[in-house]
Amino acid sequence: MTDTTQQGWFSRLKTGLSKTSAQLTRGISDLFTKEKLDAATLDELEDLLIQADLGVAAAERVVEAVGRARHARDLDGESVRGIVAEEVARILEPAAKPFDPPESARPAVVLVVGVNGSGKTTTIGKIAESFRTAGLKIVLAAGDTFRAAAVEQLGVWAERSGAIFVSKETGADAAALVYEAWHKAKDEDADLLIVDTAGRLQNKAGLMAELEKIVRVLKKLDPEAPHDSLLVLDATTGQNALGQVEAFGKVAGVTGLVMTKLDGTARGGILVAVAEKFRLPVHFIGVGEGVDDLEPFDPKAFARALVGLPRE
Ligand SMILES: Nc1nc2c(ncn2[C@@H]2O[C@H](COP(=O)(O)OP(=O)(O)OP(=O)(O)O)[C@@H](O)[C@H]2O)c(=O)[nH]1
Repeated sequence: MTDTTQQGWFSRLKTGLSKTSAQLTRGISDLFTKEKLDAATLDELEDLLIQADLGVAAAERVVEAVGRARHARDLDGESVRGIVAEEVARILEPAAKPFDPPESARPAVVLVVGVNGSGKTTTIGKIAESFRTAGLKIVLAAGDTFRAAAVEQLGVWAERSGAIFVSKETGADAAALVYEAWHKAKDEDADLLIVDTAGRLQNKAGLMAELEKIVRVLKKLDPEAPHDSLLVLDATTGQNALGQVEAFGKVAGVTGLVMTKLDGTARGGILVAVAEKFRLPVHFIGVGEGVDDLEPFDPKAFARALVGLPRE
C-alpha cells in the first residue's frame, strides 16, 4: 500500500471521528487550562470520556493515567490528549490481531453475523477481494435467504472477486444452503468458505435460532467450523454495539469483530468500550464503501484519530 492510500484512510477515519474528537478536544482544553488540576477536574474528564462512549471502565483507566502524569509535569489540553491517546491505544492493543483463517482447514469456514445494514455483505466482498489477491480460492455462501437484494449484492461481489457463489431461492432454508456451500467448497478444494447471514434484529428469536442451526450444521460437517465467526458492527450505532456483541456471541461464538462506517458520523469511542469489555480481536475497520476501504485495525492510529491528533 502506498503512503497516499495510507494517508487516505487515516484522513477518512479522522473525519469520521471528528464529531467525537472535536467534543473531546474542546472539553479537554476547557478543563486543563485551569491553574489547579484537582480531583473535580479528573471527574469531569471521566464524564467527558463516558459521553464519548468509552464506557466507565476504560474512562477510569484513562483518567488514572492522566492523574499519574499530572504529578510529573504541567498539563495542557494538548498533552492531556496525548496521554488519553496513549492509554486508549494501550487498552486497544490486545485487540489488534490479524485476520488469519487456518490454512490447514479445507475449507476454513468464516461465518459473518451482524444486524441488518451493519455492513456484512460489503465486508465479505472486501475480504474476498483481498484473499483472492493473495491467491486463495474462495466460496461465498448467500446465507441471507430472506432478502433477495442481499443475495444479489453478494453475487456482484463474488463476480468481482472471482469467487464461487452459492445461493438459493428467497425464503430457502439458510442452514441447507450452508450445507450445500460447504460441500461445494470441499469439491472445489477451496481455501475459504465465507458465509453471509441474515441480520434482522438480535431480539428476534427466529434469527438467533437460524444462526444456531447454521452453526450446528457446520459443526457436523467439520467439528472445528466455523473457524472464525466475525461480528460486523456499525460504528454509528454507539452503545447498541455492546448488546449486539453479547447477543451474537451467545449463538455464534463470535471470535472477532469488524467495525464499519468509521468514515461516517461515527461514534468511535464505542470501539474502546467493546474492546475493554469483551477482549475480542478487532480484525478490520471499514472507512468507506469501496473495495480498498477495509483496513487492518491499528490501535495507535485509531486512538490518535479519536482525540483529533495527527498520526505519529
Ligand atoms: N460509509 C461507509 N459505508 C459502508 C461501510 N461498510 C458498508 N457500508 C454501506 O452500508 C450499507 C449496508 O451495507 P451492507 O453490506 O449491505 O450491510 P449488511 O449488513 O449486509 O446488510 P443487510 O444485507 O441489510 O443485512 C451499504 O450501503 C454499504 O455500502 C463503511 O465502512 N463505510
